[in-house]
Amino acid sequence: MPENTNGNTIEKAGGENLTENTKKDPPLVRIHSECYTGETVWSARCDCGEQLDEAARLMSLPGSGGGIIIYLRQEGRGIGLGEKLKAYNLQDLGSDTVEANLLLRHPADARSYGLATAMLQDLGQEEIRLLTNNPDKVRAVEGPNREIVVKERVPMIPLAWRGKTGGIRSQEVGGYLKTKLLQIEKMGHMLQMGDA
Ligand SMILES: Nc1nc2c(ncn2[C@@H]2O[C@H](COP(=O)(O)OP(=O)(O)OP(=O)(O)O)[C@@H](O)[C@H]2O)c(=O)[nH]1
Repeated sequence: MPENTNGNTIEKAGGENLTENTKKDPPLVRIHSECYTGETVWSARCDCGEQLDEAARLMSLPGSGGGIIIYLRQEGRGIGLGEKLKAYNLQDLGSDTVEANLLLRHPADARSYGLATAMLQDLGQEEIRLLTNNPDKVRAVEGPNREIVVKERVPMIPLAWRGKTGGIRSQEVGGYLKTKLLQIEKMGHMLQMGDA
């Protein structure tokens, strides 16, 4: 995987067809935030590992035209692995993911997406289809002058909600997704059960 000096990476999936496809439709893009626990051991506390795999799968489907995965080193929504583990302890005591961050004196979400905007510009992309449920990500990646235009938001629906096999199923991930689902004003996520 190509890597810049900070460890943030860009992966072009199905690259052979990407150039051809960009002439027709904007490419499918996933901007993924590092999650050591979710990606390496498929921790049952979040669906991050599933999301990364699902993005790659969608981009490799026949006829999909490929896509771009940008992997940002923003572990724990930007607070780092150590602080995320402290947040997990607070969640075990009853806080949700947002409350735990705030109790640790961190913002609910400490990430930024300027680097992703720059990477997409480097790749010559002006219009994209973004695979996400996070409206903040859509706004942020577009940049202050809409350097990148998100022509379409493609929902990222957990496999378990689609009745598919595989995917993360646990009480903890249920709570994690519920925080996104029910606390729109806290997380601003667009995840809806109706998407399933
Ligand atoms: N602080 C904190 N971060 C978490 C927790 N669980 C997962 N993460 C981090 O959350 C990030 C993924 O963010 P999400 O909010 O799940 O998803 P998103 O990227 O905002 O939105 P989507 O594009 O819809 O997936 C990764 O960096 C994970 O390490 C948690 O309980 N607390």
